[in-house]
Amino acid sequence: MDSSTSVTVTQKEQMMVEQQVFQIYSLFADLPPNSQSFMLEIQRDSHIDYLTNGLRGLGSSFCVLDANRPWLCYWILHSLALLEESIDEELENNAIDFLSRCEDPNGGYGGGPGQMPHLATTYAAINSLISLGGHSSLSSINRDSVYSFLRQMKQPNGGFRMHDGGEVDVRACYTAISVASILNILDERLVEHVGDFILSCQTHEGGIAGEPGSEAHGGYTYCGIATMILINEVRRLDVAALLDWVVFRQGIECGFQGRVNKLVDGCYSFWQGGVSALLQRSYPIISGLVASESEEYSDADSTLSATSDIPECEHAATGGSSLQGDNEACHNNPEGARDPSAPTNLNDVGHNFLEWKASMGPPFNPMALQQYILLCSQLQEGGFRDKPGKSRDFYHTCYCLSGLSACQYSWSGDLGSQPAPQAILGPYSNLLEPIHPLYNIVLKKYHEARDFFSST
Ligand SMILES: CC(C)=CCC/C(C)=C/CC/C(C)=C/COP(=O)(O)OP(=O)(O)O
Ligand SMILES: [Zn+2]
Repeated sequence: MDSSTSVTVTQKEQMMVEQQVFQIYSLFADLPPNSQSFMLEIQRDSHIDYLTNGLRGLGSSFCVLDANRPWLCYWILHSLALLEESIDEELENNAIDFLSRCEDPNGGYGGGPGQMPHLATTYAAINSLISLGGHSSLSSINRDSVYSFLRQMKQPNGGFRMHDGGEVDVRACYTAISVASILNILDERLVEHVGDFILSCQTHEGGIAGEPGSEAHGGYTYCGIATMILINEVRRLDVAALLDWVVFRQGIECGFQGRVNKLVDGCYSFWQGGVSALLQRSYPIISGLVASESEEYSDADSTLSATSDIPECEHAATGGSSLQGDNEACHNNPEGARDPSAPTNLNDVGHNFLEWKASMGPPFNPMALQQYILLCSQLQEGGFRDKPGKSRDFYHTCYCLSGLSACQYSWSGDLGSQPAPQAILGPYSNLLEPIHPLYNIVLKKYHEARDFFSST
């Protein structure tokens, strides 16, 4: 759907959601402590059953004509990886075989065997195979033909087309650049003018829209900032305006909304939570609050204790004015956008990002978001949903779990370092695997893929 055709929610719709959510919270508050503990637990076994049955079910519908199956594979396999659960060999082989059959002879993956290749399903297929991990999964990816498909989708304005004759938007830029980066095939020809296109989509609100002239939206904002980081041009964005926009997207219901005057929804736990995780690591550097990506500045235990813990450094004194200056200098100037101290190999940017420490706390309330995810989105029988009254599905399961992981590690200065118990709502056994926030892949799986694709 074109986000510029957005219809603002009515006061009545907003009040209905608030009522449902607050009813859940007040019922929860009246429960005895042991029932409260149960409600705050991630129902791991139920989620695993829901997900593995879903994957098995996909097997039997692999002949059904729909264009979503690589996405279903990714949503399920990534959710299982977040829960640190593996699948049996037969299921794994079926998934690898199915995804290989989605590959087009001219490059890229379609929504099913014989379907036209598409950037979204190419991203989903590759992220699925990386989430599975292992030699047969990773070696099934033909990087030459993926590269050729990405080149076919590249547009003169710098953007990418989702598919032959399809839309040119920020999702297409992200899926193309993310895939190229993780497969170690990113080059200047793919990157050329992508930053100009993304920049033209940052709106007066501060967030990023799908296309120039549309409304800022969490999904596109995630795609936009992640792309700008991966191509080493994040300094060109107005990150102060972006931060201003995202801090107001968490509602009183505790969940995130995707855009102004719309309802909260569990899936934005990742899209907006992911934007926040990326900002925590890039905003202080761009704003001059810390000296450079490579410099050490956080405490030895690398755990932030409060939002005000922004470390002191010689640049901090200039605060906001430094931000204005730096950002204006490179906003419309690609030459000034790249950090001279950053590596010249574009394929290393996503990897080196893991060294960028979060020198500011989360620009949202992670405890409140965990509460929304666990009490309003989680179903005790397995799976997650958008909001109370909606049904569970694999998309919301994937992005609620991804958002939950982002919350749990949101106080960890070093990506993936063990969170303190106070960072976790519910029992510590709720702790999920950490993700790489630029690709939304479990960190361990990311490292395996990085080793594989930098040695082959
Ligand atoms: C990696 C990849 C392909 C990312 C896609 C990012 C993403 C989720 C984009 C959202 C698109 C959009 C405008 C939805 C609005 O739907 P809506 O009007 O039903 O929802 P709303 O009322 O919450 O805005
Ligand atoms: Zn949703």
